[in-house]
Amino acid sequence: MMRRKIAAGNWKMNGTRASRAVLDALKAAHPDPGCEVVICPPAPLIPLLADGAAPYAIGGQDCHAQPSGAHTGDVSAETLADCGASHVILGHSERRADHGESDAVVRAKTEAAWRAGLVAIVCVGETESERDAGRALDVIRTQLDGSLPDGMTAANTVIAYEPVWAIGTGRTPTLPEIAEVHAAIRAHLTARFGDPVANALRILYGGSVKPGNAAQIFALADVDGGLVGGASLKAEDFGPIIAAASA
Ligand SMILES: O=C[C@H](O)COP(=O)(O)O
Repeated sequence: MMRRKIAAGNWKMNGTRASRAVLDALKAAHPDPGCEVVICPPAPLIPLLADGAAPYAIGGQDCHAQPSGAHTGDVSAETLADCGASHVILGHSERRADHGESDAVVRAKTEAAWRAGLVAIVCVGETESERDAGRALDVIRTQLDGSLPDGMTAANTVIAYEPVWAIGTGRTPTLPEIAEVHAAIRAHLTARFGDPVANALRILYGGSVKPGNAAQIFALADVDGGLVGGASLKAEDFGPIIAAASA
């Protein structure tokens, strides 16, 4: 199965209107990338980035489960879509930790993303203590079971495996460790959603992806690109990662 890779950049709480220059520089260097590129800026910047972004896609970093209502400070999937987003990151470990998001909350948000026509990028991953205890795969399977609604397809959802201890630390699992988790995720989802869905589903790796390690990580059999934090903030770092995903 040939799956088109994705280079997704999660800007987290970084960037200003001047950051449009990052997108423009990437597009100038890689106008027709051989992968999907998704840039996820802070929500207020979405309209600015979405204008003329194609073939690059723009995504949110979170959404509320409800389409509208009295939820001060939250943003609905419908509003993200209206502002030009086509994707939304859900269940990032920083949301799970900082905002107490449970698997059930992530599941409701995933339904909301689909309702608004957005592709959900659903994040899972173990903490360091969970890995040390030999529980990484159990934790990830539980997150997948709880976070993914019935009706998932390879078109409406992308999975991102992000070991919490690798995020922003410069540390990554070994290549065999990454391969093991990605294969386990695909096998687990095959059991619930069937072969055609699981085989076509893109599973991204995230956690200290850099220009120097992207190519070898993306070459692993079940790795279909990356969800990149720090290295997505500069065109000179994210450009080579786009190139690695395009190879
Ligand atoms: O969503 C992206 C990840 O949390 C990875 O962040 P990082 O590339 O800065 O380690």
